[in-house]
Amino acid sequence: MDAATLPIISMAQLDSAEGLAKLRHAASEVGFFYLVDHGLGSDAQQDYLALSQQFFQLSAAEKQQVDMIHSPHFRGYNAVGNEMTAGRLDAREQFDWMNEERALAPEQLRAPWQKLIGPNLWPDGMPALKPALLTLQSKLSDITVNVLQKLVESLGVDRNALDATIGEQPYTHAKLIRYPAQQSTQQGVGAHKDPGYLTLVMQDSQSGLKVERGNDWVDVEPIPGALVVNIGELLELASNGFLKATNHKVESPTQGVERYSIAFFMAAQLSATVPVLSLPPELKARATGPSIDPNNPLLTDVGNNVLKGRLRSHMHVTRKHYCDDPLRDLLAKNFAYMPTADICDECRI
Ligand SMILES: NC(=[NH2+])NCCC[C@H](N)C(=O)O
Ligand SMILES: O=C(O)CCC(=O)C(=O)O
Ligand SMILES: [Fe+2]
Repeated sequence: MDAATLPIISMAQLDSAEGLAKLRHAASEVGFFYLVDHGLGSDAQQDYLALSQQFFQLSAAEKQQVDMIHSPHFRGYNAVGNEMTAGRLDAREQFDWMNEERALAPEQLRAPWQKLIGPNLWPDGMPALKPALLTLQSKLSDITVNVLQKLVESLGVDRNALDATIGEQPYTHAKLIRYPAQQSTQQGVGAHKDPGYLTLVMQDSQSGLKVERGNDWVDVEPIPGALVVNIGELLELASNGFLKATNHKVESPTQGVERYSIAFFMAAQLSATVPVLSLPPELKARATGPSIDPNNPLLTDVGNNVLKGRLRSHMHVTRKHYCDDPLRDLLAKNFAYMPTADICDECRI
């Protein structure tokens, strides 16, 4: 399948019934589409990708200063070898940032997911990074909230039906990502679903992103200026399975080529519980429930669904900052599928 066969949705056409029908089709049949006319121009995207390249060119010491191991909030830099997906190591380095917040004091913590709240780490060696990325985060957040509302409207539901779960500020998480060239095809990032409501991906000109359709993996070829949008687990839950969070993965580039992308994940507030939308009867009949995967339970409590992804991805951070009784209880209750014996040798979590 080539690029033209993944749907292309124009933000400018979402005021019409045809536009909304096209959006609903893309989101329910494919779960992945290109978004154009979204307001973040190609030049601006090139500038952000260039900034990302500049970050990855910092010295190892400058990147270590913001290494994620220092952050109980899963923010900062991970060198290649510090992320797992589907139980295997990914070949990518990345810089993660989320909402800029203050951490709760230890005595205020009521649940392990509250440790996700906290400040980002910013590199001293590149002062321009923080303001640029916080601006990008706010622009992408506006685009994503807009798409979410249009998507909800396209399901025949009040477009504001999920607004209360988002609150003043949605929970947002973003990554600068670099996939270095490998000798042969490797797992850049393994097959997975994204835990939030919606994801936007900005890609450079290298292919590598693939989406599962039936028994095939379809290439999400870069289209200049287009953002890739995909459905996350919280929308699968909210639509009772009418929308599917589609599995996707990235294959590493080979032969001296590298690939850069920026991924932006938007979820509801971590304290929210995702409701099931009241779909009109014709859609309700096609909503046969969210997928059931014992290796990846979908949780309506947003904090735990987001935390699930973080704990399994960056086990060195989990071991250092989460190895305690509250986590042990949570693992036993919700995350029984995790390879828990691997997390901590000392306390046998
Ligand atoms: N925040 C993300 N969406 N990360 C996607 C990568 C997959 C991640 N390593 C996982 O196991 O879930
Ligand atoms: O790098 C990409 O194109 C996609 C990355 C991705 O799927 C993720 O980080 O969740
Ligand atoms: Fe993803």
